[in-house]
Amino acid sequence: MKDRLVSPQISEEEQFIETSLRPRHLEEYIGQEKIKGNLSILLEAARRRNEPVDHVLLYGPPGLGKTTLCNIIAAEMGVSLKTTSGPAIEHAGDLASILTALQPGEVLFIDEIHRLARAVEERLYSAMEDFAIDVMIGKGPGARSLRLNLPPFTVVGATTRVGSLTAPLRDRFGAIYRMEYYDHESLNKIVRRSAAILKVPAEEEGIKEIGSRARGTPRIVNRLLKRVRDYAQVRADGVITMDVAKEALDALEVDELGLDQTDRHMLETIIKKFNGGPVGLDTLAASTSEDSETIEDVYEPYLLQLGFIARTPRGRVAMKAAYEHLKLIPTDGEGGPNLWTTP
Ligand SMILES: Nc1ncnc2c1ncn2[C@@H]1O[C@H](COP(=O)(O)OP(=O)(O)OP(=O)(O)O)[C@@H](O)[C@H]1O
Repeated sequence: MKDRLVSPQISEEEQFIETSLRPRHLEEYIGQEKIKGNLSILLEAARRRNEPVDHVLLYGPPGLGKTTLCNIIAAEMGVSLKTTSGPAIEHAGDLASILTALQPGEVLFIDEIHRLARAVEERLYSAMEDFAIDVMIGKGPGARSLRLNLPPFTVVGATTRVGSLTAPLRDRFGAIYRMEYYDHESLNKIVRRSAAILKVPAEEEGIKEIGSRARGTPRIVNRLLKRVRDYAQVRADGVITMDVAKEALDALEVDELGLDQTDRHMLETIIKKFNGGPVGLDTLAASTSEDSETIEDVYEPYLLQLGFIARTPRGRVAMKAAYEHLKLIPTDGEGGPNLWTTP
């Protein structure tokens, strides 16, 4: 999983590169036009009232730019940013120390906010709503609760699973934005921008080839660019042309829709082992040796978006488009084990 192009995990080296490629201001942020439009109004209104921005929840698959957008919110408001994540705040006391250390107007970014412990989440409600937190002083029968006022601040929450958020937590966010996969035009712009920053010579056709195989995801587009750059330097004269990009991406087994071996394996498993489905998530996970959470959060959203699979109450089903892409022909057999043939 770690080496996969879709992997949400990033190495230290990659983190360094990601930081250098990260847009700093809203106008540099490519795509997500609807969110940008709404967000710029939210920011402008807060600036005019001289108040912190309302709490913002960003949701969508990994690598679409949630962290980047959060950094931009802080930068546009001219305030600093503190970053944490749901699983990192283990106890209510941890939350209290984070919140009481916040400066007025500061942005607190909580990644994976759906993984907050229940007790922590409940404390967060009053902090977000009333800018106050109750802390327990002492232990045992003498323990008492003390209400601490907090300076106004902004929580930006990010999640891949908005459905796992409790309603009270969701309701505390004034703005909820759903991140969309990027279209080819936006991805091409990101490749062009990243190639310029990394000083990689790239021809327009080569840029488009990379953009079209990045499964709508900026993090993946940047990863592909780096891999193609290596290939161009070792196997060609360093320039990313269409041929170089094609050869490099073929060598990585990333197909023209951006699917890699694991995606294809998953689709083939549904089709060949389970007659096209429905197959339950856990069974699919066991049959492909993948983790079910990873399938659900990382691989599946793109396959759903392509219309390659569908979720039904009884499990995942492969759709006609998937058969066509894999060059398998669904047959209307008599319910036998092979409901597919190769042309
Ligand atoms: N709109 C954009 N324009 C240009 N580059 C972008 C954009 N969005 C993201 N990127 C690039 O993609 C990389 C990944 O983005 P980011 O870390 O913000 O994703 P994320 O959604 O927070 O991912 P995760 O949920 O896995 O933390 C960043 O380094 C940044 O360079």
